[in-house]
Amino acid sequence: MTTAQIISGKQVSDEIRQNLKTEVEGLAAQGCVPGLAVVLVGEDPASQVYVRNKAKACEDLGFYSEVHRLDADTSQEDLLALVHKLNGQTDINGILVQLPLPEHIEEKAVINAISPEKDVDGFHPVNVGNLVIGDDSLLPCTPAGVIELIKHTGIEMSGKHAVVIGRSNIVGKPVSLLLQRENATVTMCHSRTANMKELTRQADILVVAVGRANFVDASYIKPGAVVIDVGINRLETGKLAGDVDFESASTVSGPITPVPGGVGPMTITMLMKNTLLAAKRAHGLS
Ligand SMILES: Nc1nc(=O)c2c([nH]1)NC[C@@H]1CN(c3ccc(C(=O)N[C@@H](CCC(=O)O)C(=O)O)cc3)C=[N+]21
Repeated sequence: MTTAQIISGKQVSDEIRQNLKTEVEGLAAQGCVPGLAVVLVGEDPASQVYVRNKAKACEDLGFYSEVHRLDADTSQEDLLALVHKLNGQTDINGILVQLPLPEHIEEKAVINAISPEKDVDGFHPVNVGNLVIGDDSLLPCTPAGVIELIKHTGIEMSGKHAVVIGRSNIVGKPVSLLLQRENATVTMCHSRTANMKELTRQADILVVAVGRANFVDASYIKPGAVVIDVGINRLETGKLAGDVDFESASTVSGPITPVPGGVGPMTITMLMKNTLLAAKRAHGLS
């Protein structure tokens, strides 16, 4: 039986977006309208859904947005030319090139081409470096969303043991750094970790980003721990599943995120927040 508190990313997201919208209305009066460009190469169906959600969020918040849909066989040269054009556009404050890209395009070359000031994904080496150092930077959206959700529980991170499963550049590594910035003691686990359950059972806060459906069950979890599920896995049945077996985990956990309706909506909200911040900086308002 589930007795755990469910952390609604949808609800937290709606609250934050309401605040962003109010801020955007104020900025528009000063001639500042945040602009986001989303670039999608090819026709991955999941990517199509995300891109549509991003465009809709822009519309709801009063942002200017451009969606560039390019053929799957677009050359790297043409994609880079588009990025350079967007870098030079004053009506665009944020550029997001949807990943993964087709195999003939080198992701690194594309990320490096985006102006760090417009890198609202927080993937450019300049932003990653500033994150590591602890300087101001555009934060990667999913990790920033994870921190917001933990804050929303009201549970203090300082002094707690946070365990992260996964060490990717887009989630595991940056979320570990952000947890550390919140003064948590952080352990990173990954596929080669020998005594994973021993470690996760000590976690006051468990963040799971492994990309394997229902990987974490109740046996990994310390009673009452906060559990944040970053996974989005499409099952053969067509249903979405997280990396956490919610049914099982929520019998022992404390506050826990669902999938869908957990981290996913927060990722898009943090993208909007970054774009607004980039727009304010471009207008000398921050
Ligand atoms: N450059 C880049 N930046 C990204 O941030 C990026 C990317 N590439 N490539 C793909 C991943 C994935 N991603 C998601 C965003 C929102 C939901 C989301 O809103 N999910 C909803 C459900 C969506 C559904 O029903 O499929 C939810 O969890 O409730 C999910 C996944 C951003 N990504």
